[in-house]
Amino acid sequence: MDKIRIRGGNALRGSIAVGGAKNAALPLMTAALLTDETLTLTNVPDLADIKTLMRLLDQHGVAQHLNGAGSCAGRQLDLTAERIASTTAPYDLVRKMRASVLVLGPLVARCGEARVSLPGGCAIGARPVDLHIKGLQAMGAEIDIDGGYIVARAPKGLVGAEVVFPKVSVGATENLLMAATLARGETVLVNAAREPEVSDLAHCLVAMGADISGIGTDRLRIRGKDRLHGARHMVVADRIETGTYAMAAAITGGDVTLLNTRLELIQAAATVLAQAGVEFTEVEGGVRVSRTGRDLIGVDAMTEPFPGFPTDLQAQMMALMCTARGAAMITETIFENRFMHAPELARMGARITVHGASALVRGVERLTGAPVMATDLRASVSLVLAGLAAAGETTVSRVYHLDRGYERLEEKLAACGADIERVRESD
Ligand SMILES: CC(=O)N[C@H]1[C@@H](OP(=O)(O)OP(=O)(O)OC[C@H]2O[C@@H](n3ccc(=O)[nH]c3=O)[C@H](O)[C@@H]2O)O[C@H](CO)[C@@H](O)[C@@H]1O
Ligand SMILES: C=C(OP(=O)(O)O)C(=O)O
Repeated sequence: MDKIRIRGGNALRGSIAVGGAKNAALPLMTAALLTDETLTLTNVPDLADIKTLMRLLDQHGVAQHLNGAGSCAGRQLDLTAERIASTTAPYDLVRKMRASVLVLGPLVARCGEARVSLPGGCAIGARPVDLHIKGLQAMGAEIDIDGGYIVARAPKGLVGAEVVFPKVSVGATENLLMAATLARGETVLVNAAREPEVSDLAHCLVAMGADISGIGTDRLRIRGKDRLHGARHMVVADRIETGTYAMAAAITGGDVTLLNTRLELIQAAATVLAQAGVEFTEVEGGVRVSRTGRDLIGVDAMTEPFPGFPTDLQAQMMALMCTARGAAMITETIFENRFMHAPELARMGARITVHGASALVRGVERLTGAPVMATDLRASVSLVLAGLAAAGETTVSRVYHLDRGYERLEEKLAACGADIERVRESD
């Protein structure tokens, strides 16, 4: 199994190309199930999660053609679901990646039935899918849980409904948004997620012929159509990758230009980071992030649905605050178990006290390298950031978590001067 080895202390300087967003590409790929014509996605990142979803879509009968594999210029994926071969999403594939549950809405909408494995909990929380299920029931689907599967039937098709979400859910918004495009009549999603990935999906659905208004707001109105058609759509830039590399520049006292991305995608995080002493400048084609000759100051951050501070940047923020002057209170409001990185950071000399949903981080002069491992994607990358700033050598194991969401992480960081490499367990 691969590990990442880092010798910390180098300030990052240079530029990093940000890829298409994993969390946009995944729902966009499932949208291909809504039409028998070809959906072409560009700027598709080369990530383990994309491969997992390609395997799932393959068994649903979606023909897929990937161009530009191995190139860093952004890949193109053609998906054609001319005929749905199977409406079952098996446990073996769904358990590998929770986003697989996003096939549920499109399959019921197009085929009137679906049998999708319940994804189960994961390292960061229980993550139920009750809101996806209740929303589809409101749209007329009959749903049973049988043998660990969500069994949904709507033989006469889905019907439009008003769905009021009791809490903001990105996945439930996306599943119901897709389902509603082929439902009879009008659907209104109230308290819908406003994440840029949801808007990206909505724009793609409009390009496929869907009638959606309120894009970017918490109230989406969808007038169902008899059929959707093919389209071409470019996946939005990955704001979590953008924020992660911004924090890599910040933690090392570096100066890095992030290309193919936009500051507005990470506005909430950038505002907090600016208070901590990090400078952001919009430049042609991207954002320049620097912290040269300035101390890092401890600042508080609380995760919230978009446009608030993203939970997917919370672990990285905690790593950053470990070497800040003063203290920082980091509060996680989205997932109940998303501080698994705290004890690993403590192994590197961080001073962190967790009280329920908040972690108090007291800055130290310098972290020290250590062997560490994490149980999820963003926790793993927070350890990489800590390693970039630590004295001595850090090895991060369970690299498969990183490969779910970061394309060529070590190459991108090494190109900016980081001493980082991927090593085999046996090396
Ligand atoms: C592939 C993808 O896009 N993943 C992102 C997506 O996950 P995902 O779509 O799974 O996250 P949700 O927004 O649905 O979850 C938010 C909260 O709602 C709860 N909930 C959700 C659905 C439901 O039916 N019932 C329920 O109680 C969850 O347990 C969680 O506490 O949004 C999260 C929140 O921004 C991000 O951290 C993930 O990276
Ligand atoms: C939690 C994440 O992803 P997923 O929802 O696929 O687990 C993430 O991208 O940080």
